Amino acid sequence: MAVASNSIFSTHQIIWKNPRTRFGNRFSVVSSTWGCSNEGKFDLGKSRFKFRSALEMDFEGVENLSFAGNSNEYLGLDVVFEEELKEKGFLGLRKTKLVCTIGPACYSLEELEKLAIGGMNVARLNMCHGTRDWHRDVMRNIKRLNEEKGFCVSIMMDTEGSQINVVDHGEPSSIKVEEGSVWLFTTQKFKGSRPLTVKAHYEGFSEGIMVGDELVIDGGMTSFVVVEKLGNDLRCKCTDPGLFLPRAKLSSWREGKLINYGLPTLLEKDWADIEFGISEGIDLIAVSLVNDAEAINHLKNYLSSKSSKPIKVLAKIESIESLHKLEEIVEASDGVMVARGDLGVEVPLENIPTVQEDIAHVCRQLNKPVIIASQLLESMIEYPTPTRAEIADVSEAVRQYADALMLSGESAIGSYGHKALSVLRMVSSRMELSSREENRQSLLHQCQLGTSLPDRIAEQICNCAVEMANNLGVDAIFVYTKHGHMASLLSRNRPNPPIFAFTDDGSTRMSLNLQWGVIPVLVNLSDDMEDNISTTIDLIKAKGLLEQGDAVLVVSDVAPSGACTNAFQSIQVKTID
Ligand SMILES: Nc1ncnc2c1ncn2[C@@H]1O[C@H](COP(=O)(O)OP(=O)(O)OP(=O)(O)O)[C@@H](O)[C@H]1O
Ligand SMILES: CC(=O)C(=O)O
Repeated sequence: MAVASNSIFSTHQIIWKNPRTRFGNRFSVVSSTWGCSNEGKFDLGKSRFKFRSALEMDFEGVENLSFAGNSNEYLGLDVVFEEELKEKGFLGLRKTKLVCTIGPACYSLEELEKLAIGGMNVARLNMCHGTRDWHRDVMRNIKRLNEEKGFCVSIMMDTEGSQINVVDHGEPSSIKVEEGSVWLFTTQKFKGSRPLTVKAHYEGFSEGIMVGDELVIDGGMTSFVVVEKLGNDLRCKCTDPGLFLPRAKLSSWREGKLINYGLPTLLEKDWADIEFGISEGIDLIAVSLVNDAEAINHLKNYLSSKSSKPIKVLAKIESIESLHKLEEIVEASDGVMVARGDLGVEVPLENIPTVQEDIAHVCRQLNKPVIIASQLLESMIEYPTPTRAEIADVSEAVRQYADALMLSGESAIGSYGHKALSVLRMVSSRMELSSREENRQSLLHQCQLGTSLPDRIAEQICNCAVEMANNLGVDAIFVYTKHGHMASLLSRNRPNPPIFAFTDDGSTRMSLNLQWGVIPVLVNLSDDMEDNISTTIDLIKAKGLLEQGDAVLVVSDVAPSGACTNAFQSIQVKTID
């Protein structure tokens, strides 16, 4: 038995250990790729942004790791987490999760594997693009990699929605729009492009629009005034010259107020896509153009009757209307995506940072994971290094304790998707370290969530467990969970050590992939909690991840048979011998 001492609500033999000492110079891998010395000070003499070598250095051992365990001692631990833990130690482990949009640049098995090795936790498939056959192949390839290579990459489908605001001039690149030039916005379907003509994707795009209304492209790239209505089409004059990008987003305004179309969130095509997603075993659905909680509740009810496995539903916040109903939407959903691309079409750009912070705050208060999406490293679609401003933006999202960061075009169509992922990985690690040193999580104020006594007990146990874990400097937190609730309550407190969430439910494992600082691990759990604790400690120790003298804080809410559930919620501290 690996466990020597065992104390319930005690501080028995806990010794603070510095991972930089314990793991020697391995810990410095995080900072050395950024030109930092072991002490974390900037060494300006060294070259920065060595992304390729960082990728190779960090994960060169992944190929040699194996996933299989025997039936009695099964341990479903993601090989990438395992390698990262070996390299960087418990405290050095990246806590912020990474989402990659899959597109033409990265859909092959080989490219997907590179992204998985690079730290992709969730693959996003945007149903606006590609055919179902294309998406099926990608989904199956991801599942194959998970099964055969021991990765744990969740699959998130992003619904298309009405595409009400998408317009396209048909050229492959941007077009200049001159002041005073007159353009036709049309629903006619034709191949390629016509001079001064823009195709609207949504047939009813001009409904309710009147002469004199303003059309704004991509939140201000260029603007027009409607000068004539021609059936469904609009003739418009440019009032603010600029650029027209392919697949631009349009918003319509009257006297400074946004014109709302009031369309349903999920259309026929979305329901068919969702059906397809269920049949392919997706883990998460990100719902576009959510305007109220009703759409989320409706989908969740539908999924619970149609899908044999639980699928988590995330609301994309991308309209002014969704901001007005933010709390009810967050409450109804299993998580949120701050879809800054579309949000920036309706919300003035200077407001985006505070809106993002507010959404992240509400999500943490209500204990829902939040993804920060769009344009994080936009310049890397074309260039091999990010701009300084992009690094500052990513760092700010990490400082706000976002659960996950998302790549869009950077991975889907960019030439440097893997480097972009590597940048997210390194910036996250760097900023998390600095937040820990500042002890910023002490600034997090959590509201009480539960109303029932059992819920309040679970919440209090998790709050206290994290405080203990931080004060004692334990190496890891272990939690045993069926549906992931206790793991998410622990994550909400943003503890210093990583949270190993042991579950025997495959869907819980995949959904926990989005939660900050949680390493989901699939194991066989029994009714005997002491047995679960000692078995999992032995399994983690056998992987070489725990060693003599390490301390683990154990939180459990799995009841032994016959016991009242609450009677068995506990915090224990174990030291390893
Ligand atoms: N499956 C795909 N097939 C082809 N191109 C894709 C695919 N997925 C993404 N892309 C490309 O990558 C770019 C970025 O993708 P992303 O889905 O993030 O943005 P988007 O099209 O603006 O949609 P949304 O507004 O829903 O984010 C798209 O503009 C598109 O060109
Ligand atoms: C991701 C997305 O849909 C957006 O930013 O608009």
